[in-house]
Amino acid sequence: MQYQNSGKSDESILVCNAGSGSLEMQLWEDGQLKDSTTTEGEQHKLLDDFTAFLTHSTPCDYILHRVVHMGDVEQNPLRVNDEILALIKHWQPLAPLHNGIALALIEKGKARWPDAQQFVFSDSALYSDLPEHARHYPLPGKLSSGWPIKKYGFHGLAHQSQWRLLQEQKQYSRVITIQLGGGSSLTAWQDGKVLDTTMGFTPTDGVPMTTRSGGVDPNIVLHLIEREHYSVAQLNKLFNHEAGLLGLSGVSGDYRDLKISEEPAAKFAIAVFSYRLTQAIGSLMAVMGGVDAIGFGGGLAENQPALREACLQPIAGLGVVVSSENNDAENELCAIHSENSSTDIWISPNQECNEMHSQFKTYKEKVLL
Ligand SMILES: Nc1ncnc2c1ncn2[C@@H]1O[C@H](COP(=O)(O)OP(=O)(O)O)[C@@H](O)[C@H]1O
Ligand SMILES: CC(=O)OP(=O)(O)O
Ligand SMILES: [Mg+2]
Repeated sequence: MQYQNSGKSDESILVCNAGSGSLEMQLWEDGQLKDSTTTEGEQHKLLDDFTAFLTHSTPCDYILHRVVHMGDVEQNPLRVNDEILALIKHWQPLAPLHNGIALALIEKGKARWPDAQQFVFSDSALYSDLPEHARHYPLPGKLSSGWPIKKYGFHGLAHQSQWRLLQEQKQYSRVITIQLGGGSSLTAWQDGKVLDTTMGFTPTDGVPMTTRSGGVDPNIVLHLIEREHYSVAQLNKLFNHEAGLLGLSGVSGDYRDLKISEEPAAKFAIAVFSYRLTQAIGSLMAVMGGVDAIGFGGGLAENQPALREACLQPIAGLGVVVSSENNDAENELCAIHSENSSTDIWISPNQECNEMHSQFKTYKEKVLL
């Protein structure tokens, strides 16, 4: 992978989206997308790929980063300064798979291109006005003053980009956007406002993921501490790195491996994942009293038709009917519902980098110019 800016330009922007298992980079020059690439792997590999990019590219004017956890942020973007760096570090323990790599990218960017202006986009800003009844856990208040315990929600840029794509097709009122990649989450939208989302205080809550558990009974944690003598580090490893598809299958957290595995536990892991997705879709439908459109985005949701079909099949009786024929499409924006479905169903590819670029353009016109 090698990039080269095409020499002099009035304005060049590098957009970086570090996920738990992938790094997406886009290079924009004078409003045109010049280059786009995604690499997958462990975080040290993603960092090496970023360093290779910086080494081979001429300096950009702006670098934009997605940051998963910064607590309460209402507006994107935020200009990187010492206070913002401290905020990302402060929330790092609650996004152990994400904030560290975002900090490393910011530091590498600054070291290589000291004159570039860097900005961050909170993955939670979309959820800053969640309804209060959806935001709060049934717990007493003021349990952790430095890190208020409530639902922050994540994948905001991914869900926002999917929602925009769907709106461009038709003005839907009740929408569920589904993001399935390294992390997985679902968001309910009514008339452009988010009503609820499955991730919570951290990106480990909600549905199961590649290596994250999703929501579990809190007494499991107490039990593991009391009777099995787990330490904090062991619990972190268990719930963030060893659970989800990996924990259930004992084979891999990567859906592609599970699909071709002969192990019964691999099929079981897929069945549990699909079941939990159905449950989550059903609960968000209940929140809105139905759903007019469902969108599937993210590397996993966009590329695995059988999973899309499996998680929707149990709710066909609620009017959500997939067309097996249309559903075979991969990776592109397209409708996959059948003629008799009362809900439209789409593959709505996640475009987090485009979302950041477009929000930055608006910000720049309003604030920087
Ligand atoms: N063909 C595929 N089948 C299943 N999963 C895939 C496929 N391609 C990519 N993925 C998964 O999707 C992820 C990339 O999608 P993305 O939505 O960017 O998620 P993330 O940012 O969490 O890595 C990869 O890390 C991998 O886990
Ligand atoms: C928030 C989150 O889980 O992000 P990703 O899917 O990119 O790991
Ligand atoms: Mg990603």
